[in-house]
Amino acid sequence: MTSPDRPPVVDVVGLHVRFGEVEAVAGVDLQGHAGQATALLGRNGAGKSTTMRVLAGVVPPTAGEVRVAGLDVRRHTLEVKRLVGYCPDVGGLVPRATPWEHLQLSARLRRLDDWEKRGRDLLERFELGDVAHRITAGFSHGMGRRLSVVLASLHEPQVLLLDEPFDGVDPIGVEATFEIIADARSRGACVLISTHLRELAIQACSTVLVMRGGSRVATVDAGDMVGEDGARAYRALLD
Ligand SMILES: Nc1ncnc2c1ncn2[C@@H]1O[C@H](COP(=O)(O)OP(=O)(O)OP(=O)(O)O)[C@@H](O)[C@H]1O
Repeated sequence: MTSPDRPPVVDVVGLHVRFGEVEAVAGVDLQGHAGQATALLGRNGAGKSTTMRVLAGVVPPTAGEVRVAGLDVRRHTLEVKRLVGYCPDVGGLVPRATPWEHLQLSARLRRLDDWEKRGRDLLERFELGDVAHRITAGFSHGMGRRLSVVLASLHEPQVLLLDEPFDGVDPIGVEATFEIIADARSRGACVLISTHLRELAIQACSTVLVMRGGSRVATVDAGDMVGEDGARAYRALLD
């Protein structure tokens, strides 16, 4: 359901992000369309998470134009935060709150009615139903990742941003995440996934954007990254 004729849902032109002396993102262009999933790949420190944080309205761009669903992230930061579904690479969970309380908070922030059935279904899909009322402080890393994906997708966002969603997640959680991505694409959402797991990225995505040193070094079809040839092609882009 990719619609290249329509304006991109995510439109990033010349993005720079600087933290003091560090230029985390150094001129990235990126377009994401409705129904399309794009993987961000690259070595540690390449700028993937920073790019995702800008799209989520969490980190302001230092320079460049960033539009999410037509909204300028600088001017409409709060609207962008409400609109996107964002699974951060780390953090984001309140240790003393239960999964159900996290869902309640997310629903309240977005003024959702009628979210409870979907919330329960999502927890069941990610096998978190039994711990729905247990505080997250004692959760394993993978349980926290799965809950973060549930929270990102509760409101069926137009833009779904998943940063390392598969990290430490078991096969059932990976399958559930694939389903979330497929559902999002079929209802016309734009999905971006940052990961180190190339094989999973190419199963879930149609396009791969490879970053190095804060810049985009290539945008390729996911099919070109498959198998040993794909691994070699990817490896060649990293140095
Ligand atoms: N808040 C911050 N303050 C200072 N430097 C930062 C901050 N956030 C990111 N950086 C730096 O920006 C660069 C890009 O980091 P980023 O987390 O975006 O990379 P990444 O590609 O997601 O890496 P990884 O794969 O390890 O998660 C790194 O050099 C990092 O140290």
